[in-house]
Amino acid sequence: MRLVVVGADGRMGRMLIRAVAESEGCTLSGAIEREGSPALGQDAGTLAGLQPLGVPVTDDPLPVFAAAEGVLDFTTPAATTFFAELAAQARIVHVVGTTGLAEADLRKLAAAAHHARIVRSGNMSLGVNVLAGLVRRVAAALGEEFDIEIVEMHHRMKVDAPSGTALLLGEAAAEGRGVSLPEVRVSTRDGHTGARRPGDIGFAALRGGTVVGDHSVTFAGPGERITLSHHAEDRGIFARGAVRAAQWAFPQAPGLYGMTDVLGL
Ligand SMILES: NC(=O)C1=CN([C@@H]2O[C@H](COP(=O)(O)OP(=O)(O)OC[C@H]3O[C@@H](n4cnc5c(N)ncnc54)[C@H](OP(=O)(O)O)[C@@H]3O)[C@@H](O)[C@H]2O)C=CC1
Ligand SMILES: O=C(O)C1=N[C@H](C(=O)O)C[C@H](O)C1
Repeated sequence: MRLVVVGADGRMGRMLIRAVAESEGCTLSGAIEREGSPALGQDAGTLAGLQPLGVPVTDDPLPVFAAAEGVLDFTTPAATTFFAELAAQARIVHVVGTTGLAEADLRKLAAAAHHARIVRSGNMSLGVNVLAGLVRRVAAALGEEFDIEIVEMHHRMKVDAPSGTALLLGEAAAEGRGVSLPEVRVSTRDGHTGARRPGDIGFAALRGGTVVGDHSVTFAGPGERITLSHHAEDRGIFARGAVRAAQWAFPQAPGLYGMTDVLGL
């Protein structure tokens, strides 16, 4: 499968280039960065710490998308909605790892999915998607006397909060409880907040250092507590998940899919 990496010089972009180069049946057919990026013109392999791959980084996605079968996109919400339109026009697979998307961005992706095969997930790792299934089951089993709190920690450069993974886990908990997350979500607490409202799902975000991604979901009940956790140690888990998602989506019909579809969970 011929794959393009957009945001090629990012933390995930470089990891994705390596994952494509190491995946059987895949070749890197293009690498895109934003206009003015110092990575423009460099070889994508060299950028990712590999031998040269003969793929120069460019800021012109049109010819690159036209020659590709899929695009791996871990960039920014503005870039992702732009690339979604181009991927739909080129009728290629679009794997979206970008987090922090607003409702309006999600509507644009849903529109693009009329023509494109899009796989979007706040976390492309096997471990987190298995964890989400466990969270759903525990939330369904325990009921409202167990308060749900989700804590995440990421590196100091992360720009969105709560993380996409925390929201994915919150959605799983809400689904298990049969409620809608926006109605019970509490993402900020400061000052005299009053007592916790029964049924709320709380989020706390820590930022610092080089943490790849830590998440825990605590169910705090009367006299006992359960905590389910995931610790990402290497961004390769997300990149390999993204390549797997592209390969899975290739023979599918246009639509918007998630990692649970890809992994058959
Ligand atoms: N779903 C998942 O499994 C995971 C999701 N993520 C998410 O992926 C996203 C990226 O994370 P990360 O790699 O750490 O961030 P980085 O900031 O390191 O990488 C983003 C890259 O995209 C580039 N970029 C921005 N705008 C454009 C554009 N218009 N065209 C081409 N390239 C562009 C940036 O360039 P420049 O810096 O020069 O602006 C940068 O190189 C985040 O939303 C993060 O939360 C991360 C890990 C796993
Ligand atoms: O920005 C990151 O680094 C990560 N972002 C994703 C998220 O928002 O959950 C996935 C992972 O935790 C790393």
